[in-house]
Amino acid sequence: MTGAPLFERMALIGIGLIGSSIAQTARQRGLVKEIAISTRSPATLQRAEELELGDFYSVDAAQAVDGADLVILCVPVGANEAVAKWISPVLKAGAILTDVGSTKQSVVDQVSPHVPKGVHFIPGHPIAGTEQSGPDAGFPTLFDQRWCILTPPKGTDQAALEKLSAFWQECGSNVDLMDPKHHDLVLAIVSHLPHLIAYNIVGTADDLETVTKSQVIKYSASGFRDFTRLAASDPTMWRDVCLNNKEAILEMLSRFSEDLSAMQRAIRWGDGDMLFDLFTRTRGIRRSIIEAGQETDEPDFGRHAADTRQDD
Ligand SMILES: NC(=O)C1=CN([C@@H]2O[C@H](COP(=O)(O)OP(=O)(O)OC[C@H]3O[C@@H](n4cnc5c(N)ncnc54)[C@H](O)[C@@H]3O)[C@@H](O)[C@H]2O)C=CC1
Ligand SMILES: O=C(O)C(=O)Cc1ccc(O)cc1
Repeated sequence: MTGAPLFERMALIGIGLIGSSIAQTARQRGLVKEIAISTRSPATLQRAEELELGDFYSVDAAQAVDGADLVILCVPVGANEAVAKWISPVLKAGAILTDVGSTKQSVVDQVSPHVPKGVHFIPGHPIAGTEQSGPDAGFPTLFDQRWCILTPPKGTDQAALEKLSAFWQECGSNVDLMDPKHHDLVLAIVSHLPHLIAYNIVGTADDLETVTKSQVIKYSASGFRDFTRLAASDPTMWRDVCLNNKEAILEMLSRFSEDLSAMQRAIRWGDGDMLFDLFTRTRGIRRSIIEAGQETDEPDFGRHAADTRQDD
């Protein structure tokens, strides 16, 4: 970005993979003048300071938010309501309040009641991430050529929406607007269900009595390895996603179970045509994703291999 910064003071509440990536991107591209960081755990805050992610650090979210014209909640979705309550008294009139949570209707329900008049609340979700967590996991190109979905409530101030969209575009993302419920349905199938399937298949492999753990590790083919990457994702974050997108996830899980039963029946009765037709149809989806430029056909052998997980 060559012009003036879009915001004077950006406050990031939560400084894990996403908060850290936003801080690094905004700093490198000159999107904000000052970055204030708050997170619950003093050890994580100290690490953020060591990494020089911001200009101001506090475990008190209200102190970080004071005077900010852009506030981004980067905490697990189950923590949004408590944080919103905490910062509500110091949110400045005219400020933009947004989030990055993987679920959206729950954020609307839990945060909106605490947003003071004159503050522009526009929920958001960058569709970009990895299985890593903590401030060390962040990197400044995470949002390049990705989508960021914003779910502006009815009557959202157009100038605020344009400013937040410009911020995400400068972070490298394409911005789409969506209704929060629809967002939750779409993400349930393209993101939440794949993670649950991964947690389940890796759990099943771990529970087997006749195949040892060392055999699972030794002979894991790349398909199983891909599942282990997803199943290594942050437990707090994914617990919160499950609890906060319950309806859509249960709907997708029940459709998934029905389809799995049909596949089970086809295998039992030797219905090769059914299996062949299904596998042909699904191969087409992969081709469409590659044609849309969202994926390469190259195998991804652990692009983010270093485990930088950080507990707090
Ligand atoms: N990990 C991913 O790939 C993606 C995650 N998201 C969403 O972004 C949000 C953050 O995820 P990550 O950065 O991956 O998580 P993370 O686990 O790396 O970081 C979470 C941060 O929130 C802080 N935190 C937790 N509870 C808090 C509380 N009550 N008050 C203040 N700080 C608190 C933690 O100390 C940590 O700094 C989540 O809502 C997640 O759904 C969105 C897109 C991708
Ligand atoms: O690591 C992966 O493959 C992901 O799918 C990352 C991810 C996780 C959660 C989101 O809400 C968005 C992206």
